[in-house]
Amino acid sequence: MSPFPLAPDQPRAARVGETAGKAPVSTPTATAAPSLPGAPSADAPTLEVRDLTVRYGGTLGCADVGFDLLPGEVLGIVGESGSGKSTVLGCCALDLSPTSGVVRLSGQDTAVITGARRRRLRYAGIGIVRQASHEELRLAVSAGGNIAERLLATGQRSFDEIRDRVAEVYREVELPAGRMDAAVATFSGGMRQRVQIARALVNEPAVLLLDEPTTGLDVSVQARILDLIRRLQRQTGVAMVIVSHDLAVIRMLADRLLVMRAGRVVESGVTDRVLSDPRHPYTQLLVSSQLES
Ligand SMILES: Nc1ncnc2c1ncn2[C@@H]1O[C@H](COP(=O)(O)OP(=O)(O)OP(=O)(O)O)[C@@H](O)[C@H]1O
Repeated sequence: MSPFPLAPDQPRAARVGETAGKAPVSTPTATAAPSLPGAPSADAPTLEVRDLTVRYGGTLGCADVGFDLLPGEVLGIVGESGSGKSTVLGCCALDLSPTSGVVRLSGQDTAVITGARRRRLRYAGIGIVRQASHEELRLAVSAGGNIAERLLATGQRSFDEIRDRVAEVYREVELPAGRMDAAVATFSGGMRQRVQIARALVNEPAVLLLDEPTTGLDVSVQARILDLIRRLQRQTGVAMVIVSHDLAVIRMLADRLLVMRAGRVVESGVTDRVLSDPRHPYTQLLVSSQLES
């Protein structure tokens, strides 16, 4: 029995974007030996993306995207609307299957993992925070229930352990203690993002994917959520990919950066370098337009 009221349908699937890390500009190791599931070596990439191409019928989603995300790194992905950020994140989240290319999570080629193992990998290995909280949370279900759902999805059954773990992450995201059993529908936008963050981290995933996590929030709420994400990332050491159109968000969180345009990566590198000395004309335009606004 669940310690929280859960709706009868299955846990929601997630959608995400792409990565950037703090290491030097990516030096992919396409032949890196795969790690054992759940036991990657300390310096093996948490996430490896190689030659990723997605076509939606005749429309190109992304083309030839590649990067490594090392343990503890934070990769940012920026680009105009339609540049392919969400498509890349969707492949990392196992929501989308690439037309060609490879996505490896903790050394495992995600294309060959199917059925129950794939669902388990998605819930145990990947945490997701989306801009639209209703895409990840069930609003009629309590905050605690939404968080507990991911523990149940990975086979945890002990009422006491689930309750304790949910209470722990709930505290970590600084939500009011008395609201854990309240429906998420009664929560503000900022509180819903905190529930999403708690839900995403409850299984201690290898990678946290964030798709515009603060877009649409008030500036002060946005700042507090970004502080929380930064603190939790440092505290847990989770590798992270964040998609944002806001270069200030990327500058604050990302060690490395990919700049995408029309489905392709046009520039990548350490965030400070890319933003202070952009080399591609499109990056220069992006940086100068945000400086002016
Ligand atoms: N389900 C789909 N069916 C057809 N085309 C799609 C689909 N999803 C995305 N596309 C197309 O793929 C390209 C990349 O879209 P994507 O959503 O990945 O870009 P994005 O950079 O995330 O944009 P945004 O910032 O607006 O979310 C666009 O041309 C888009 O129209």
